[in-house]
Amino acid sequence: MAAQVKLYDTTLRDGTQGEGISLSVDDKIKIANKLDQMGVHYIEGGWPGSNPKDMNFFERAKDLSLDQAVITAFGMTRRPGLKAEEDPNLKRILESGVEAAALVGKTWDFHVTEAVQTSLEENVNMIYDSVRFLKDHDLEVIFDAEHFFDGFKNNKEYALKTILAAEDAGADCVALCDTNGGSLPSEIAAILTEVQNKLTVEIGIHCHNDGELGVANTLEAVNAGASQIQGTINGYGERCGNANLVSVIPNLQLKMGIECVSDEQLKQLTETSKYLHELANQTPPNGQPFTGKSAFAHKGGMHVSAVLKHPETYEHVIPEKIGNERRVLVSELSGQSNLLFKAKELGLSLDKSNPAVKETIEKMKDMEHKGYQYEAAEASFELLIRNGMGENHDYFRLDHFKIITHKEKEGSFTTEAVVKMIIKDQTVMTAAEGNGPVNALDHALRKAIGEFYPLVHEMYLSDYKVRVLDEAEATASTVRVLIESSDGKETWSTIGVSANIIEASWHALVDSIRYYFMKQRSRLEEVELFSSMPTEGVKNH
Ligand SMILES: CC(=O)SCCNC(=O)CCNC(=O)[C@H](O)C(C)(C)COP(=O)(O)OP(=O)(O)OC[C@H]1O[C@@H](n2cnc3c(N)ncnc32)[C@H](O)[C@@H]1OP(=O)(O)O
Ligand SMILES: CC(=O)C(=O)O
Repeated sequence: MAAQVKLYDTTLRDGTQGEGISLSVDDKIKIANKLDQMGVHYIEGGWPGSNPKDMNFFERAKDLSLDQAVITAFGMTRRPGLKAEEDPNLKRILESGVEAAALVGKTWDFHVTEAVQTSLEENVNMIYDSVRFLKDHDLEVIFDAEHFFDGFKNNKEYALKTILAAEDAGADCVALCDTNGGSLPSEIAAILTEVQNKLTVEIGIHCHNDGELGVANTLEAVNAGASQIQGTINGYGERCGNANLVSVIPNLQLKMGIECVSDEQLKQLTETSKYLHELANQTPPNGQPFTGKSAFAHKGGMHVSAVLKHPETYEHVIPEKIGNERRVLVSELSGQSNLLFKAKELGLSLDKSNPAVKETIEKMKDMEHKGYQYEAAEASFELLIRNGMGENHDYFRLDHFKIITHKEKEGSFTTEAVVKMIIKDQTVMTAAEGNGPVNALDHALRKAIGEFYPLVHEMYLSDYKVRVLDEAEATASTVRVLIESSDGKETWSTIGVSANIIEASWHALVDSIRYYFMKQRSRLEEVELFSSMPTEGVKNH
């Protein structure tokens, strides 16, 4: 097993070969800085011979002041029949001003004759000449042995000849690539072990993820002696992506005892992963190992009960070590432990002996049976616990509402809502128009409440989602409405369920306002002391 490894990140090159991933030069510069802070040793910035954007990146990268990372340019061996010094791709690498370059070359005889359509001998010369050319210009050279594992399986003698040519030409590292990502860990280990006996230079590994084995194959290669680890953040890359460094790094460090970044840098892993998802405009998968939102989210009651006693009962590593956090979800699969954890998180003093615990769990399970999903609506759940504990957050009550939608022939829709509420023992009636029934209802409700509690105007709806729960019922089906609200500083989620989409929305809206008022209750109390009460009777607006 390699005692020490170097991390070689190719997010900015192979990562951008992933479908849907495109990074601006500004993004690439930001990411390079982030990778350096994370402790990556090499940052492959792109392919200077490919496009002006990558060339521009290398121009701007000259002004980066990185702690340790070496900016590396990518390219391929010279074209058949050309001299290395005449090859435009190789010339671009020199022009990029980098100190290190990765050169990809063919090692699978099938690719030489069928893809590049040249002779086996010329390909070996292409490798030798290209590596030599860059070495003569004092660059550190990594030879990316493309399709090495497939080549080795097809024609071992030839595959070895190609990497020996790279070594003879002075390559500093030969990175064996599982380009098609189809190898098994056992094959990687066996082939790498054999290659180790033939090469004296450093061996690297570059695995793709087509068999979902990118990470496993990389770790197996390290076990067999590879010390330069190529991969990408979040596993972005061609087809199914590359070995995900976000998983490789903690596995190396926390499981295999190979320190590749400092403990402090390891703690930046979750943030780095999210940062990359953000810049690459990707939705972070909740289930992403190590750094995903759900990586340490416990749902089953049995799990939560044990985790509260000893987290390692259901956690393979300590989440804080990689900057992630433990979460407990509440759902119909919860036991009392989930509720107690949540209560503690919310600063509520509740223990198992309190009958509210059992009652709230039963109520919650009953509601989930009706279609509620509290793990996605933590604000509604907090109100449920607090109500269970006897707190009263009924700042307002509904008497009734009416909604009228009007459409004339080809004209546009208009919608009006009328709401009658009881607030502080007063009856108030308001009407409002809106862009659809839920919007009109929201406006009318706020108008009524705002008269008594102006702070309702500080909050707004930031997201609204509807999910049909029983599609078979078609238009009569039950729907679940999830609302996200915000006051510009915090966001919170609430839920409503009904066969009527307006009623479901109403419940979610009301919970959202109640939750905000509950959070702002000290301010509400202050206002109550100093404000004059509205007059008796029904107020119309
Ligand atoms: C395994 C990997 O991921 S390697 C990285 C792959 N990444 C990319 O391809 C992204 C960047 N690529 C590009 O911008 C372009 O493909 C370029 C600029 C490199 C080449 O563009 P073009 O000259 O138009 O060629 P095109 O892309 O159509 O085909 C690739 C050519 O490179 C040749 N080639 C492929 N590998 C090698 C190699 N290792 N050494 C020399 N030539 C090679 C092919 O035979 C083909 O030549 P041909 O046109 O004579 O058949
Ligand atoms: C070099 C490279 O990206 C590969 O062989 O997959």
